[in-house]
Amino acid sequence: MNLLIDGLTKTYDNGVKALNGVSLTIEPGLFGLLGPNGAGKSSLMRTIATLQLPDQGRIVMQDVNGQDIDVLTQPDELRKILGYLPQDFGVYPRIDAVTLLDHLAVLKGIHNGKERKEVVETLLQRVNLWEARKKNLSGYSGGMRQRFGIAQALLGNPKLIIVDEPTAGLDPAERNRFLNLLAGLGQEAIVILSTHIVEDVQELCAQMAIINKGTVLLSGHPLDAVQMVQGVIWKKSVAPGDLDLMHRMYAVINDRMVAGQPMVYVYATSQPAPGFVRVEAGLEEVYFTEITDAENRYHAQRTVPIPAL
Ligand SMILES: Nc1ncnc2c1ncn2[C@@H]1O[C@H](COP(=O)(O)OP(=O)(O)OP(=O)(O)O)[C@@H](O)[C@H]1O
Repeated sequence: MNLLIDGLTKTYDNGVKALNGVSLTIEPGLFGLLGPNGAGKSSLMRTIATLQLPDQGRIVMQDVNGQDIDVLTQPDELRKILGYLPQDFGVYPRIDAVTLLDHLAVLKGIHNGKERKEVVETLLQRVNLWEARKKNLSGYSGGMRQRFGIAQALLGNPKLIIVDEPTAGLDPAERNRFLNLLAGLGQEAIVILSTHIVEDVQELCAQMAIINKGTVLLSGHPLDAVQMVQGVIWKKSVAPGDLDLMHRMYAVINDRMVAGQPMVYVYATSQPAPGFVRVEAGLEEVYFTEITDAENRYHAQRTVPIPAL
């Protein structure tokens, strides 16, 4: 079983090109889709979840129970095996988790009352909401809401699970609990996790892609990606007034405040200057290298050449 995405493009009515020829092959397990705000992650998630159509391209869920599903022409077939936690899953009525999950289970087609009761109870235990099952959802914390979101996404035993920016706004303990829950899902299905939080992908996913401005910049195994930048990222703590100069002189992929002082991260095959220290690269360095490189190419393209005199 795998999900094949081929050449997806989407331009909204306002002229924004949100997807620009996206192609990916996603195997069972956890797949991390990383990208900054506005990269096109939700547009891609909504398209895979059959909520909007692309202008061009193809999505095929291959070999589900021995047959392929063409997602764009057979949306009803895909919905039978889809679990979706949208970015804005945010309506929490004054009813308890059991009642709402039971209602959603009916909508998902689980009509047998006994079976439904079992499914609802099992799911609430699985997402660790059993103790709070009779509490009004409107009183849930952010983490509890997201765990309820996963419970509803798991109704009907989906083969394809899409979770869009699920950890944004969660405190570290809740985020951990949520990520542990996601980690347990990857054995049985294709799970696509869209996020702008690099650690979410680093900690969980055996497959990933980085997307920006609707274009896939990199896809593959996170450890292979990290190998690509191992040994070529350097850092140096600089005076705040030197930051602009650093950006002009070096291939700065990122700068951030460390203990109240700017730290610059630079891509270079050898030590750029005395005082730079080599960084043990992780996925964050991969991410910033790819995004910076893409931004530079984008701006170079947009620069109007100066006409020759
Ligand atoms: N319905 C829409 N109509 C017009 N433009 C849209 C629409 N939805 C998204 N966009 C634009 O398309 C681009 C991609 O948005 P999208 O929401 O897919 O990105 P994202 O990576 O999910 O970002 P975020 O994390 O901020 O949600 C953005 O420039 C956004 O403003």
